Amino acid sequence: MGSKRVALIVNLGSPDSTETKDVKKYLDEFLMDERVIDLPYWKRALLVKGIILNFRPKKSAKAYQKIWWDEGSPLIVISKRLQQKAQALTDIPIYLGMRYGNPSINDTIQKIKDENPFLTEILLIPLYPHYAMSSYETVEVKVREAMPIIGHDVALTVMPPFYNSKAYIKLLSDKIGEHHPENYDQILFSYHGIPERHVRKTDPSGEHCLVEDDCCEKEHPCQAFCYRHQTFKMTDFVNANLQLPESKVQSSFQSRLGNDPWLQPFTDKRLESLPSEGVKKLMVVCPAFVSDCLETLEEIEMEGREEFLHNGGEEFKMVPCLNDDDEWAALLAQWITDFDPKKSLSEANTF
Ligand SMILES: C=CC1=C(C)c2cc3[nH]c(cc4nc(cc5[nH]c(cc1n2)c(C)c5CCC(=O)O)C(CCC(=O)O)=C4C)c(C)c3C=C
Ligand SMILES: [Fe+2]
Ligand SMILES: [Fe+2]
Repeated sequence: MGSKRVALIVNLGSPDSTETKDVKKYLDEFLMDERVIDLPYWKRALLVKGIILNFRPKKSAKAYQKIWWDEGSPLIVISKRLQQKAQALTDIPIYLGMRYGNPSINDTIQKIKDENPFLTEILLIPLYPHYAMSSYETVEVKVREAMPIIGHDVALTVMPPFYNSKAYIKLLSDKIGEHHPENYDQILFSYHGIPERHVRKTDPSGEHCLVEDDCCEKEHPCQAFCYRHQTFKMTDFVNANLQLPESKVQSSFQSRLGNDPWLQPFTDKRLESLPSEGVKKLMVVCPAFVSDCLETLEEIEMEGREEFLHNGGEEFKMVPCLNDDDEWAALLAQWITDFDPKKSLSEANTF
C-alpha cells in the first residue's frame, strides 16, 4: 500500500569494500563530482583519472582497512542503525541513500517509487549540519536529478542545514559535556575543510564571503550558504551551552586535498603546535560529521592523536560523533513527523 509521505536521509557514502579497486571506483565517482572538484570536465578528468586515481586509491584503501568493521564501513553501518532507530519512532517511512557508492540515490528513489504508489511528498534530509557545495548542495542536486524516476508529481522539500537547530546543538553539547571538557586545556572543534573558492562561489552576493577577515561575524543573507560562518557559529552555540571560557575553545579545518587555498587554520598544524603553546590535555570534537567515518576514526583518532602526542601533548580525547545516539534518532524522527511542507523548516527551533 505504501505511504503518501516519506523521508529520505542521505549521507556521503563509502567504498563497497577496502579493496583498492572498490576504493578507486568510489573516489572516481566522488572526485568527478563537479561540486567537489569544480574544474571544467576535461581538466577535472585529467586531474582525477590521469593523476589522483593512479596513487590515491591504494593509500586510501590502507586507511579504510584500519577503521573498517566486520559489518562494513562505519559510516554506512552507523547511518543504517540511525535510520532503523528513527524508523521505530515514526510511522513515516524513512529511506537511506548515499551520495556516492551504495545504496545509491537513484536506487533509493526507485525503491521509494516501487513501495509507495500513492506518494505525494518526499522530505529530504542531507545528513550534514552545514551548507557546502561539496556536501549539502550536491546531495540536493543529485536527488532533484533523480526525481523523474518517480515519474509523476511528487513534491520535494529539503530540510535546511541544522547547524543552528537548538535541539541539535543541545544534543551535541550534552554529548561533549559527558566527557568533561572542563578537565582539558583546550577543546578543538575540527571541521572538514573546503577550498576557499567554494565559500566565495556559494555567496550569492559575490561580495561578502572572504572579502574581509571578519566577514563571518557580520550579519549577511549569504550566511545561509556560508560554510565558514556556519561552522564558527556552531562552535559558539555549543560553547555557550557548555559555558566554557572562550579562550578554551577553537575551530580548525581538516582533510584538505590539493594545493588550492583551503579554509584555515588547518587541524594538523594546530595539533602540531598546540603542545608548544601549553596545551597538554586536548579534547577534539568533529561536528561537521553526524557519524564517525574515515575522517574522524583514522585522520583524527589515529593520525591526529599521534601528531599531538609526538609533539609534546600528554592527553588526547576525541569525542565520538552523535552516530546512532538514542536522542539523536528521536530528534530525527521528530523532524520527520513534524514535517509540514507549508512551513519553512528553519522557522522553528533555531537560534
Ligand atoms: C562533512 C562534509 C564534507 C565536506 C564538506 C567534504 C568536502 C570534501 N571532501 C573532499 C575529499 C575527500 N573526502 C573524503 C572523505 C570524506 N569526506 C566526508 C565529508 C565531507 N567532505 C566524509 C564523511 C568522508 C568519509 C567517508 C567515509 O567513507 O568514511 C575522501 C575519501 C577518503 C580519502 O581518500 O581521503 C576524499 C578524497 C574534497 C575534495 C572536498 C571539498 C572540495
Ligand atoms: Fe571529504
Ligand atoms: Fe562568510
